[in-house]
Amino acid sequence: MTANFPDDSLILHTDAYQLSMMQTYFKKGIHERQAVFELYFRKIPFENGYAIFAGLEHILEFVDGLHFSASDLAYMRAEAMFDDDFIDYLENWHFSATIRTPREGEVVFNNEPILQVEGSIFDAQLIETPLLNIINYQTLIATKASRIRSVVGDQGLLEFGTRRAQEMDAALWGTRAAFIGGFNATSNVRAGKRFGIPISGTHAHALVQIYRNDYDAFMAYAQTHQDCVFLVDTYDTLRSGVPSAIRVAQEMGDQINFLGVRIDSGDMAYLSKEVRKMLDADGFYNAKIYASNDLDEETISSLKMQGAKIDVWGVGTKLITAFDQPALGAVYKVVSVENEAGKMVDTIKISSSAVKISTPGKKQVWRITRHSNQKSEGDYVALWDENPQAQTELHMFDPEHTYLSKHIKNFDARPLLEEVVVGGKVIYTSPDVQTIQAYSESRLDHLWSEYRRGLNPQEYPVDLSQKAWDNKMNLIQQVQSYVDELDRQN
Ligand SMILES: Nc1ncnc2c1ncn2[C@@H]1O[C@H](COP(=O)(O)OP(=O)(O)OP(=O)(O)O)[C@@H](O)[C@H]1O
Ligand SMILES: O=P(O)(O)OC[C@H]1O[C@H](OP(=O)(O)OP(=O)(O)O)[C@H](O)[C@@H]1O
Ligand SMILES: O=C(O)c1cccnc1
Repeated sequence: MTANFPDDSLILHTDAYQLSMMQTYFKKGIHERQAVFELYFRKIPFENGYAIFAGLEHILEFVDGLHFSASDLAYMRAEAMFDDDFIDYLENWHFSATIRTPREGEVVFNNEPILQVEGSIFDAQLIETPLLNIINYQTLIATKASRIRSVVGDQGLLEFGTRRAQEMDAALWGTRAAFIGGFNATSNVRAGKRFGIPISGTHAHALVQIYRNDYDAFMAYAQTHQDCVFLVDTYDTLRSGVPSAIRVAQEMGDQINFLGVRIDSGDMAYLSKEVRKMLDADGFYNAKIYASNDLDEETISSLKMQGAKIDVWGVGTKLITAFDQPALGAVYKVVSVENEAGKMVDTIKISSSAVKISTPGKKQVWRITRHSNQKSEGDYVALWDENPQAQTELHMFDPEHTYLSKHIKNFDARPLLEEVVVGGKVIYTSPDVQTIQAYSESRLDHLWSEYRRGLNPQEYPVDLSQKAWDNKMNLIQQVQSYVDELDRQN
C-alpha cells in the first residue's frame, strides 16, 4: 500500500547514501565545513555541437523552503540506517548554501561547470541528487528541442509528448524545457496554466471513429469550435479525409477558421503534396498542413528534402523521451573543501580515463566573444580569483591537446555562473518562458554555424586557464606521489 503524508516534502528525494554521508559528517563534527561542488556533463548529447541549459526554475522551486517535515523525520527514525542524534539535528536544520548557474536557456558545453554549490559539505551533499535529476532531464530535452527547431526553421512546432513521457512530472517539466529549446506551443494544458506556454491542439482519431465517418465528425467539431484543424487520415486521407474537410470548410464558410488538416500516418511526403494540391484547387491556399507521427529532427529534415508540403510539425515521443539518447550523464563533483585549519583546499578525483579526471578548484566559466563580430571564440574556465576581463590578451589552449592554442585580443569575457540562491535564500526570479526562449535564441546567434549544425558539428573550445590547468596538474602529481608512497610502504 502507498503511504500518503499531508506534510510530505521533496527533501527525501535523494539517494540514501547522501544522508548516510551526512550522518558521518555530523557525527564526526565536520558537517559545517565549507565546500564547493560543481555540476557538469562530459559529452554533449545527440552528438550536437552545444546544449541548452534548462532546469533552473525547478531547482529554485525545490530549494525554496527546503526542510525536513515531521513525517520525513518520523520515517527516518523508523529506518535502522539513521541515528537519533542525527535526526534531532535535522529537525532544526535550514538550507544555507549558495548556488550559481547560467541563466536558463543559456548555450552551454561539456566539461564546464553549469551549476556550482558553495556551502557546508552537509548542504551541498544533500541536494546533489535532485540537482542532477532536474538538470539531467531538462537540459537534455531543451537540447533535443533545439535540434528539432534547427531543422524546422521558422515553421510551427508543437509539443505533443505528454502521453508518451516518462510519467507526469517529466511531461510537465519536459514541455517547459521543449519550449525553452524553441517549440511554439504544447498540447499539455497544465503546462499552459503553470508556465504560460501557449496551448494548441487538433483532435484525435477517436472523434472520427465515434461519428463513424469523417464528414460528420468534422462538421460536429466545426459546429462547436471556431478554430478547426481536421485529422484526415482515419480512413483514407485522399479519398475521404481531405474531401470531407474541404466540404465542411466550404459549408461552414466564415463561421469557422479553417486552419488546416493534420496527417498522422502514411507517406507524409507524398500525401502532403497531394493534400496541398487538393486544398489549393478549392482555394484554401492559407489552410496549413500539420504532420505528426514519430517525428524528430531526422524525419523532419528528410521530409523537407523530399519537398513535403508540411507547414506545422507535431512532435511527441522522440522529443519528450529523448529517444535517441535517454541520459545527459551530468555529474556533480566536489572541487574544493575546507581543511582542519579552516583553509579551502582544492580536491581532485583521479581516473584512468582522462575525461573522468575532475578539474579541481572553484571556477568561473567565461564566454569569450570577439569585439569585431560578437561571435563566441570559446569558453575559458578559470579559477575564481582570475579575471579575464582585466586582461588585454588571452591565451586559450585545449586542456588535453595543449599544442592547440590561440592568443585573443579585443575580446569580451562574460561570466556565465551567477548567484541564484545566496545563503539558502532564492534571490533570482525566473523571467517568463517567452523571455527565456528569446534569450536562448539570442545566445545561439553568437555561435558560428560550424558549432550549430546538427550533423558532425565542429567541437567548440572549452579551455582551462593556465592557472586552472597548472592547479589540475599539480594535484594529479600530488595524488600520484601519495599513491606511489603507499605502494612503496606495502
Ligand atoms: N516520406 C517519408 N520519408 C521519411 N519518413 C517518413 C515519410 N513518411 C512517413 N515517415 C515516417 O516514417 C515512420 C514510419 O511510419 P509508420 O510505420 O508508423 O507508418 P504509418 O503509416 O504511420 O503507420 P501507423 O498507422 O502504424 O502509424 C514515421 O516516423 C513517419 O514519421
Ligand atoms: O507520434 P508522436 O511524435 O509521439 O506524437 C504524438 C502522437 O500522439 C497521437 O497519436 P495516438 O495514437 O496516441 O492518438 P490518436 O488516437 O489521436 O492517433 C498523435 O496522433 C501523434 O501521432
Ligand atoms: O492536438 C493534437 O493534435 C495532439 C495532441 C497530443 C498528441 N497528439 C496530437
